[in-house]
Amino acid sequence: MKILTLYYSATGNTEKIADVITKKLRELGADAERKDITPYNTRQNEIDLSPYDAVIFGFPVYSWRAPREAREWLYTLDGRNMKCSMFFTYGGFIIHPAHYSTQQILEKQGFTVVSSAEFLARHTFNLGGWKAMEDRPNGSDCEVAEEYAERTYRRFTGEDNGILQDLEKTEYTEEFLDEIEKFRFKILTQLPTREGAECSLCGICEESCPSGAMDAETGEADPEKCTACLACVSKCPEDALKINDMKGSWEYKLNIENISVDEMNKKKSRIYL
Ligand SMILES: Cc1cc2nc3c(=O)[nH]c(=O)nc-3n(C[C@H](O)[C@H](O)[C@H](O)COP(=O)(O)O)c2cc1C
Repeated sequence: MKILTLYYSATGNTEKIADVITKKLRELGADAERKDITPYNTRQNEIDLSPYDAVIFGFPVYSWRAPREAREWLYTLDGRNMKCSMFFTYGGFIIHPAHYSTQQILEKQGFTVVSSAEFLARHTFNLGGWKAMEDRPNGSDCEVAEEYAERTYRRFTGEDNGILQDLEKTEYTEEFLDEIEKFRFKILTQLPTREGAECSLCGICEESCPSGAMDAETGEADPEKCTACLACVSKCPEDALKINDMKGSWEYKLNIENISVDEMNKKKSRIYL
């Protein structure tokens, strides 16, 4: 059975889980491949899914959903009744709308979604001073990823005939979630900057930018396109790009999400079948 894992990962967490899943699928006897669809250019040409029997999609959660560019790209795919699964990495806050909203898109595109999973992972904004899920994904998260790969594989092969059922339906509309996305960007993050830093103009920031926002020459991101995924900040080999200091918004974020650090740390990665 040929399985393709397509993943989007600006700072490496989702990629780490995609690696564990791919390795496990191969151990189970699948012909498993993975493809990184994070850089802007990888999503400009249509991806031919016809050689594959099933697909797994892996995304980080951005403002309660899959990243905007990833959602837009999903709408370009033709599912042809193919079986698929999805998984998410997230920094410990609200997650359930991500599963629900992505399932809706995948079904609309003609996929049959057989399972889903969520994995705790270091929050991207720790790069700006937050303290969410610093050491995740850890060994137990990776064990859940292996179990997810195994159970999903059984659904792909038909040994288990089930499809995804135990998802919580979100009460949030897509319009409301669009507002959350804009709100987050206005209050928490500014644009990455390399002001005052040495830079050899290697171009990695521009190549790795998922939204085509970054200009390596000027070191500036287009405010209309930048989603503050921080791929440029985390991939810069010279540590020349920085995000604004976000330490001040950490307590504020815990307050608006009505959660304590202890409660966050107790969360576990989980599988939905
Ligand atoms: C713009 C943005 C928005 C985010 N929104 C959320 C969120 O709503 N809830 C959450 O728990 N984590 C959120 N995160 C954290 C990421 O989901 C988490 O760090 C993820 O593992 C990053 O994956 P990656 O390393 O593969 O890019 C957000 C990160 C970014 C950059």
